[in-house]
Amino acid sequence: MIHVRNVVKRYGTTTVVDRVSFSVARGETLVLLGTSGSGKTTTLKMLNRLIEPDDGQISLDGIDVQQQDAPNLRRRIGYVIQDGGLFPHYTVAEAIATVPTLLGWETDAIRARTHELIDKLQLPASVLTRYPANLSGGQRQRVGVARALAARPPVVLMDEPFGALDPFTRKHVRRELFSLSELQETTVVLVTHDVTEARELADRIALMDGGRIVQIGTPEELMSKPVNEFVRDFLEV
Ligand SMILES: Nc1ncnc2c1ncn2[C@@H]1O[C@H](COP(=O)(O)OP(=O)(O)OP(=O)(O)O)[C@@H](O)[C@H]1O
Repeated sequence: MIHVRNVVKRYGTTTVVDRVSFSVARGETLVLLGTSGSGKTTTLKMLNRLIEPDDGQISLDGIDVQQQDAPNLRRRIGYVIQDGGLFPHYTVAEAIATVPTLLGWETDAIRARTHELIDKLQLPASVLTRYPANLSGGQRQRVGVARALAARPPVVLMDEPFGALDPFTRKHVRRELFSLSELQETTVVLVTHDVTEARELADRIALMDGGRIVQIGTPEELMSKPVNEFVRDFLEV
């Protein structure tokens, strides 16, 4: 599904992503885990071309992302960021409708999909006319996910999606969202610095440090066979 080969990103003389390679299978959730500044967000943003790599290849379904028109590519890749990443002047209904509208969906189909999503995400219909400022943090996050899933993209990227929530809400919202069959069937790449979150959500974890992937594998593999002290310390095993 997603293939990343020897990708490099430099700012001036500093290499912030250094020959990173990984693949993500269809329906898999890969978590990019690591300390602040390890290159997780930069790696994620190269997948949907918000950042262009200096070297290496990234392909989606066998097609090099560089050969695809960036706005079109982004319509096929859902993107969820901290606090939902919602525009303040869009109501919830408008936010969820954004990509389906760009893709030319009929109004009825958009309305049906919007109601289906708020139902699945256990949001009351009354939120549809509200603006993000009038939602709780947990609701904003659910709406952010609804917006990302609206056009049924094959891939969803998430950057610290639960980072703005208090620890209790965070655990609750992530369990609820990741139990959605729709999200389970989608290929997800998620960035976090939270080990518990990574262990709970990941099919595989790529642990990053200094712009490189130190170890990649299932949570159990990293826990039982850490390749070095850094992995052992980070995962506290
Ligand atoms: N536009 C930029 N210009 C210069 N340096 C940058 C730029 N964007 C990111 N960096 C640097 O690249 C490194 C990696 O940043 P990145 O945001 O990918 O890390 P991260 O692992 O996602 O960290 P965090 O969890 O804090 O977001 C950092 O040292 C950062 O300061």
